[in-house]
Parts: sequence; C-alpha cells; structure tokens
Amino acid sequence: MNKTENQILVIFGASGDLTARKLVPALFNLHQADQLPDNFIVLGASRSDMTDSAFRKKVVSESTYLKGKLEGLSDEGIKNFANKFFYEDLGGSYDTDYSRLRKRVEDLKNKYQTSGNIIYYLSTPPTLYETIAHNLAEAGMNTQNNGWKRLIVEKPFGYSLDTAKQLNTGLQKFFKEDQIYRIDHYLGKETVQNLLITRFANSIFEPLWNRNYIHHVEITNAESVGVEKRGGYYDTSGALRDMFQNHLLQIVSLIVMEPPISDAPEDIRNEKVKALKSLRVMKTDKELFDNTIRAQYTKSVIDGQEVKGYREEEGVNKDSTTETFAAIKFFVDNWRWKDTPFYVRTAKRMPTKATEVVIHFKTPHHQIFQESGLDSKDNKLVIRIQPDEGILLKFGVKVPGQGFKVERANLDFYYSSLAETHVMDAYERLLLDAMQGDATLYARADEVEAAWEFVDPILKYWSSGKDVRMYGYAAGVWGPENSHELIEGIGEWRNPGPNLTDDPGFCVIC
Ligand SMILES: NC(=O)C1=CN([C@@H]2O[C@H](COP(=O)(O)OP(=O)(O)OC[C@H]3O[C@@H](n4cnc5c(N)ncnc54)[C@H](OP(=O)(O)O)[C@@H]3O)[C@@H](O)[C@H]2O)C=CC1
Ligand SMILES: O=C1O[C@H](COP(=O)(O)O)[C@@H](O)[C@H](O)[C@H]1O
Repeated sequence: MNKTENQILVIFGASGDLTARKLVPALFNLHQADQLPDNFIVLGASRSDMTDSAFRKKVVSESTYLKGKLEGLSDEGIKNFANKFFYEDLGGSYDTDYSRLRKRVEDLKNKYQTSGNIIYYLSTPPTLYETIAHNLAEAGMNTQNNGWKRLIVEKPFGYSLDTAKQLNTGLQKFFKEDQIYRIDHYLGKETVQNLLITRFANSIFEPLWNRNYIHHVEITNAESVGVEKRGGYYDTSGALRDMFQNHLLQIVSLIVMEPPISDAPEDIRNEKVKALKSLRVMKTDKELFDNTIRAQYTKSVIDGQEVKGYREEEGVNKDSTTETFAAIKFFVDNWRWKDTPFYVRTAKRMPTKATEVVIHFKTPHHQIFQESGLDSKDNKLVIRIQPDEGILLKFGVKVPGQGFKVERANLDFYYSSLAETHVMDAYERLLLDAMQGDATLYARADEVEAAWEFVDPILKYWSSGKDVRMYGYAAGVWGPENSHELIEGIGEWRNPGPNLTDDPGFCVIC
C-alpha cells in the first residue's frame, strides 16, 4: 500500500450535490479511520459567494449521512473535521484567471504545511472540465516541480465517442494521462473489485471461465427509484449513457478480461482495454434491432402510492424519447468467449434495487440422471454487487433415498459475515487511492473510448428514428414484457430479490 502524503484537495463545484452527498461523507469516514494525512486540507472552489465558516456549516449540515454520524461526536470532534475545510469563490465564473486561487492555495500550503501535492476534483457540470484544466495550467497550477498534481474527473466522460475523444484530448493538453483520474464509482465497490479476486486468486473458477463451460452471462442493474431530482440531467443522458457505458461496461470488462500479469495498475488496465475492444460492435440495423431494447417507465401505483411516469417527472420533456430501461445482448469476439451471449440490462423504477452478475453454466454434456429435472438453468454463480453483497453458487445434490433424484442447493458467502472488516464506501476507497497515487480503479482514456466505440452505434441507431420501438413499463415491474424476446431461446431474465438467496421470479409483470 502506498503512503498517503500530505496534500490539499481542491474541489471545483464544491457547493453542489455530489460534494455534499458523496465527497464529504467519504472524507469524514477517512478522517474517522485516521486515514487522512497529518497535514491535509480541503479547499472548496465554486462561483457561490461563501466564507470558510459558511462552507464549514454547509459541510456538516447538508449531508444526511453525516448527521447520523456526527450525533455521536463531541463539538471538539466535529470542529476537528470541519476545520479542515476552506472555501474560495471564483468570482462568478470558472473561466477566469486563477491567480487568486493559486495565491490562496500557496497561503494554505504554507500555513498548514501540506506540501505542494494537490488533487483537483472536478465536480462541476462536465462542460467546464476543459475550461478548468486550461485555467489551472494558465496559472501554472499543473506543474509538478514542487509536489505532484492530480486531476479527478467525474462522469460523464463525454456524451458520445467523438465528445469523449475531445474531452480526453482537451484534458491531456494540460495534464499528463498519469495525472488524470477518471472516477467510476462502481470500481470503488468491494464486490466489483472482488471479481478480480474471485477469478484470479482461486483456481476453481478460472478453468471454467470460458465458452466451453459458460452458457451465457447475465448482468442486471435494477434501481427502484426513478430519476428523483435529476430529471433535467437524466433526460439528456438516459440509461445507456448513465449506467451502461461506464459502470456496467466496467463490470463486463472485469468478467471478460484475460489474467493480467500482475496487480500493477497498468497491467490490469491493459487487459480491461483489450476486453472492451473485443466486444463485437453492432454495425447493421438488423443487428441493432435484434439485440437492443429500450423503454420508459409509466405512471403506476407502488405500495399504495401513486408514482409518476418518466415523462411527468420534473425536468423531463413531455415528449421525451430518453430510455429509463435498456437491455443489450452482445458477443465478445475473442478466443475465450466466441459465441457466448452476454445479456445486460439496467433500469430505473424496477421492483427492487439490486445489481448482480449471473454466470450460467452449461448443462453437463452427457446427462446421466435423466429424471433429475435439472437443466442448464441450475448451475449458476451469482455475484451479488449490491445490496446484500455476496456470492452464491447454485448446484445439484442428491436427494437422500433410493435412486438418483437431484435437488438444487446453494453455497453462499455474505460480505456481512466479515463482521470485523469495515467495508469502505466506493468514494471513500477511490479518494484514498487517488491520494495515494493508485490509479488501478480509475478509468484510462483508451478504456473510456473503447466503451464508447461499443455504445455509440446503439445510441445513433436509437436516435436515427429507424427503430421506433420505445416500450413502456409500469413503474415497479421488471421492464417491458418484450424484454424477454432478447433472451428467448437461451433462458429467462433472472429477476433478483432484495436478498442474495431470495428465489427470483422469472416473469416480467410480477
Ligand atoms: N450528484 C451525483 O450523484 C453524481 C454526480 N456526478 C457528476 O458530478 C458532477 C457534479 O455533480 P453534482 O454535484 O450533482 O452537480 P450540481 O448541479 O449540484 O453542480 C455542482 C456545482 O457546479 C457549479 N456549477 C457551475 N456551473 C454550473 C451550471 N451551469 N449549472 C449548475 N451548476 C454549475 C455549481 O456551483 P456554483 O454555482 O457555486 O459554481 C454547483 O453547485 C457532474 O459532472 C455530475 O455529472 C456523477 C455521479 C453522481
Ligand atoms: O452513476 C450513477 O449511479 C447511480 C447508481 O449508483 P449505485 O451505487 O446506487 O448503484 C444512479 O442512480 C445514477 O443515475 C447514476 O448517475
């Protein structure tokens, strides 16, 4: 593990939602776990006019998560944390001369002996990323002659392949690639990282991890919430950009990749890029029609409460064609995965919140126990990303008694059973990694572009008007009925329950 050196964290857009909901709680946990460096401060930078003390008040009062935690702390303890926060307003615009900001950073550095190590966290609308990088460089704040400088960039990394490339080129004009940390909070999840351990630290799974033994791979990312207060943003994004291009393709890359030669960041990232480049890009309208499905949730009643349809949500266009459900079938063109179908779906307003990867194994090639009633659906490895994180292996066992009747059985592991271990929140883990200069769990430019190469044709096809299918599904069900068409002949979608071992349903309207 690298050492966490003294440093300053400068957050651009510090008056916003992400800072309050994710960054401050992550910093608080690191503070409580004594994992922040001895000399460490946070400098918020935004257009809003605020004093240090107003920012500190905001920091401790805005996060509902923090409130619960702060209740157990003395005033001294709260102050101890809050006093690490400072604020500098940028004079009304991010596109301005940063010499005042530079002076403030210098003063704080000298006063608090933080050294010249600085992380710049871009938590503003993405249209400002390049502007901020440019202005930091103009003010000489990107130079590394008196301490390292790192730039953390929030998603979305572009809106399409072209804009992602433009963003990468734009940022790389001012910061070297090894200074740029593109955050994808799914990579900060323990269960996502555990995909590497499951595959490469055990000898029992990897020999089976290929087309010879795996029938198909299924990933479900279900959220029970709708678009909440982010309708304006979501309507310009949609499920494919919001979840699939980044988080879910990151998971796919960890399932598909070849073993890296070591756990060094570049060895792992090189293999992930190769994996993403091997996804078969859909080219023809027929392929795109046959292998993609999109839908929007419509109004419904859930647990006796009326729930708005997507087009009625605040900030959403009344005629919106933005998808809140996306299901994609694809193949991976390489030696390991030839002809093995992958099914990935993501959606808002589903019956439960659950993300899981299901590896469906093939039926034994010679069926000896004809009357077992078991088939290809019965050997599965379920890797539960969240919630009730864990792993479930489903297999057949003999029913005691005469003959050879086979019954389904489970072997399970729950993260909650590691009671002694504090499972870090994703942002907590990722922030600490960036502070220590470990980019393993951050996305590299070519990785992001490879993901866009795959997604771009789907988005273009959907917006071309050639595929007029935009299904509806009542909020609170497992997506549109037609989504089974994608997986028909191969199996059925496995609809996860709130808990790992809940027996899932396979129907859509349930
Ligand atoms: N919130 C979340 O859960 C997630 C957010 N992200 C990404 O993180 C970044 C920040 O998100 P979030 O904090 O939610 O965003 P907010 O809309 O809350 O904006 C953050 C801050 O950016 C500043 N800002 C500058 N120009 C504008 C503008 N034109 N419109 C709105 N705000 C502006 C504002 O501060 P001021 O006016 O003081 O300058 C605002 O407080 C975005 O890129 C988002 O995509 C990624 C994943 C999840
Ligand atoms: O990045 C995003 O992720 C959240 C889901 O994150 P999770 O950790 O709760 O699974 C999603 O709600 C949001 O729309 C998206 O922007």
